[in-house]
Amino acid sequence: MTTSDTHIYLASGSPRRRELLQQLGVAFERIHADIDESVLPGEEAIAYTERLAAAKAAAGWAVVQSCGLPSRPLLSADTTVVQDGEIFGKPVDAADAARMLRAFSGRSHQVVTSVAIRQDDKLSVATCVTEVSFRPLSDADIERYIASGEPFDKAGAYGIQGHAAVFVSRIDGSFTGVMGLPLFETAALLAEFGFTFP
Ligand SMILES: Cc1cn([C@H]2C[C@H](O)[C@@H](COP(=O)(O)OP(=O)(O)OP(=O)(O)O)O2)c(=O)[nH]c1=O
Repeated sequence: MTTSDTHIYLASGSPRRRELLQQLGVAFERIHADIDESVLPGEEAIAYTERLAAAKAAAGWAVVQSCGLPSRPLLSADTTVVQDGEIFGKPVDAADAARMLRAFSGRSHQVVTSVAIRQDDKLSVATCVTEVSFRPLSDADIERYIASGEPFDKAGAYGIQGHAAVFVSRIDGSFTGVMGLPLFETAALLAEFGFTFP
């Protein structure tokens, strides 16, 4: 099987994930599946993103089954930011975004992304952790960035692929993982389901 003669299901509403999957040359059909994204008490970041990626895959697979769609691999993912054990999800408002960006100013944090692929009873999950360092941010930097609107649908209130690139002094890990879909790990998972790359 090659990537050109088949496609997968994508249980994700993220435009970044769609764009990154296109970079792999994998065709996909979008599946809508919603889950509760609350963090469990005491849950660590990797356990959290792995649980959510698998839950999104399970919810997506239930839709595939209930609609009587053919069996194909279904991909989902979850990204979160962690610093000193604290999990930073998507900001709820501008004040929350400012709190997150102040925490990251002049320091490093980790971005954790888990990818899950589900087909029938088979589930595979891979996780990628990337260390990201920010230069010190002034109040004016933070205000201007929030006014751009970019932080609001993103874990940790920033997009490395957008204007926040100027804040990032160093990364150690996967750029595509920070964006929400680590392509190295995703290709390896898809290979388990019969895909070949490039
Ligand atoms: C840190 C960071 C996060 N993000 C994004 C990636 C994810 O889309 C988002 C984290 O939210 P997620 O809950 O992982 O994903 P989502 O709600 O956007 O999409 P879905 O659950 O439908 O797949 O933050 C960036 O785009 N750039 C970055 O630099």
